[in-house]
Amino acid sequence: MTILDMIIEHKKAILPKLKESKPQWDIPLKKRPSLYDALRKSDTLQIIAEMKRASPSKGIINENADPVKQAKRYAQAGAACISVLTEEKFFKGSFEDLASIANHVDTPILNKDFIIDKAQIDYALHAGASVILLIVAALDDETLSELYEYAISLGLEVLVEVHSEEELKRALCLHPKLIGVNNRDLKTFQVDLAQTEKLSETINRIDDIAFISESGIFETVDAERVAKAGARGILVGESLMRSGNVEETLKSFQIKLPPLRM
Ligand SMILES: O=C(O)c1ccccc1NCC(=O)[C@H](O)[C@H](O)COP(=O)(O)O
Repeated sequence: MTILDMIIEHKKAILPKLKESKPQWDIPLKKRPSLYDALRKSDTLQIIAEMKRASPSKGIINENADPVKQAKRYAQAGAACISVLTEEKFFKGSFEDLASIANHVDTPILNKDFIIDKAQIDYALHAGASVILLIVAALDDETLSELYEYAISLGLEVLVEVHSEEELKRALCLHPKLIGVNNRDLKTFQVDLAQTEKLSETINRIDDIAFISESGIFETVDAERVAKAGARGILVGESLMRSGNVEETLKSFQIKLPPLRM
């Protein structure tokens, strides 16, 4: 059983309780800037900066970080989007983190979670997210398409995450605007930026996609490498959560990009 299987099993187990309890926040879907537009229009690599207390691969990263202070630091340093992990058991995140960040920051907000049901999308929306994540490896084609269409119908943007050519092929059937290549192998936890390079060959052939490289970005050379492969944005958690100088770390990833064909 992979860690993804374990997380999904847990999600299925807690889903009935989630459906019963209904979201306790009602943060209206603010007219936040579009993540897609930021990625397509900017001439620098865009940073999706993540609020990440812990992870299955690294254990505790920064358990006591104040989510609002962290998100404000990210936004002030020029992050294009704040990613908030809301998974509780393995990542020590929460919808409270998401809602409090949404109340204090005006950037696009990505709800990073393991979504398998529409009820979780309702929670994301009520807690203030403007972007949700759908992980192709966690969903069959029918559910993937259903959840994608549901989120779009609510006015949310959707980041579709892939780990392999086969998943990319399935993702492209949705005609998504945002594709994320996750560099982390979910079985071994190894991160390999070659994953971004490999899948970029297919992604770069599609004109109107915005492509994000996710996980394992620690140094300027990492950002340069994925930018060279065509990524317009990077999703960064651990290195920012451990940084003693968030502004400096974030700025070290802001690589100049070639303009896109529009
Ligand atoms: O981070 C993990 O250990 C992990 C394990 C299993 C599934 C997902 C996992 N992480 C979620 C993410 O995608 C990352 O939080 C995100 O890309 C940032 O990665 P990093 O910069 O390496 O913290």
